[in-house]
Amino acid sequence: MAMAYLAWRLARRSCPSSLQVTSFPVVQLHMNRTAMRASQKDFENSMNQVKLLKKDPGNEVKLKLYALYKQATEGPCNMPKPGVFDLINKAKWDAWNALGSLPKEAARQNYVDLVSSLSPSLESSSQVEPGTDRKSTGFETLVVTSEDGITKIMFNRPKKKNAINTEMYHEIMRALKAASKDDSIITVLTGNGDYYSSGNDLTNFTDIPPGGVEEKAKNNAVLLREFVGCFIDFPKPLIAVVNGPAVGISVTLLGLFDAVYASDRVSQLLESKRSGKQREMRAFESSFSVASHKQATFHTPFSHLGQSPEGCSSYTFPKIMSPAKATEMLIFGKKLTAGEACAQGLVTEVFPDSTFQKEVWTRLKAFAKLPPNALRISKEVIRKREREKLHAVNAEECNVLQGRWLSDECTNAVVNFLSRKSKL
Ligand SMILES: CCCC/C=C/CC(=O)SCCNC(=O)CCNC(=O)[C@H](O)C(C)(C)COP(=O)(O)OP(=O)(O)OC[C@H]1O[C@@H](n2cnc3c(N)ncnc32)[C@H](O)[C@@H]1OP(=O)(O)O
Repeated sequence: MAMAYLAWRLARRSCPSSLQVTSFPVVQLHMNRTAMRASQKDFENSMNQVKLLKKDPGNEVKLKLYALYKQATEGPCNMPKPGVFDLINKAKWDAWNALGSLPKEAARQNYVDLVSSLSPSLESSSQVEPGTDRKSTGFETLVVTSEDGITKIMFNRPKKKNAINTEMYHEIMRALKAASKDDSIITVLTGNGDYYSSGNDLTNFTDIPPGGVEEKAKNNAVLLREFVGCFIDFPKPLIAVVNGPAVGISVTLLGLFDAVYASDRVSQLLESKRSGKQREMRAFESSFSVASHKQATFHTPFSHLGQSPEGCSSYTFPKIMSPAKATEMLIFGKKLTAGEACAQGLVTEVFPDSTFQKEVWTRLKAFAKLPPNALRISKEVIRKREREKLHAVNAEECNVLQGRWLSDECTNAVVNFLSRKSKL
């Protein structure tokens, strides 16, 4: 009964103005006829807007969204009533059932109304639609924003899993150089969409200059050395918000960051699996379709690609996680979950996917309130001991990679990847 009451309270409290709740448990809903205007397109747009919610709207609102979504798409509740101990599904059933015989059109309108009432939390979303017109300050492959003392550099090639092409290497360097001089206190790198980054864009190997593959390999080695050098020399606290899978150079560079926060769905899914509710948990999540993140994983398939470690990882990874664990990743290509990467010291902290963005950004905003000079000086005290060594390691890694990129092993691996979808 308590859950049913919650659902009724929910219906009563968060009913948009077009609905009048008159009694419980049979909820008589009188619709404002003029309110029933939401088109299917409005409804679909609202569903997409829910994906952009930065702040978790809370279970009550999510239950309401679920109920209205089901009523708008399937009509009155047609599910068998779950058992009293099946709390998640019971709450969902109660919320849907509480809508009684509300017509689909009215449910659709009220869904749209409810989502639009959440719109303030949409404005500062940390996830933006691919190709959004928020490409500020002249970046094509990034969205760079600066607020609350934080400069956020967001990889914005979500349709390509945020693969880093030549343009993006240059833009990340430009953004880092600007961030090192602006008035922000900390700098954050993150990904737009379901991936953090799938690493080097393998089509980088296809545009061969007049000097041939040797010239291409040399140009890439020069680019890579300058790119990694920007991370070695970056003077402010540099933090990675790993919102999804990370591959290759996007993983190896993490050894040069000052903090790495990652989302982890495994805990939630493991919990729901244990309680036999994985299907329901996924349905529950998908019915809300709040920002759909993949679990953050960390993969450095260099041997598979005929390549070798970069980003100073040949030095930082053995120091961070032990030579044996570094070998597993860098030589044998073991893919780590966020939890494993945290246990090995590559990730600072892992957060549940459902609260990841909220918890991480709350913490980052607190960091950004710390005295900026103390932050810079403390980072310098730590980094200066290693800076010369890191530049030497970077130079050596780039020289080795320059040779690797000319090898048959690398060429075959890149051709295999690009030809799997007839990219060549
Ligand atoms: C010049 C400096 C060089 C520095 C060298 C650094 C070394 C490295 O970074 S090595 C690591 C390189 N990265 C990879 O090997 C990852 C390759 N990508 C994949 O294995 C898969 O795409 C994925 C596991 C990341 C995702 O697979 P999924 O099936 O979910 O999606 P896809 O359909 O494969 O990808 C969507 C779309 O994006 C394109 N894409 C993804 N990753 C890359 C990439 N690294 N390079 C180029 N393109 C990539 C993929 O081709 C798809 O494109 P289409 O939609 O057009 O088919």
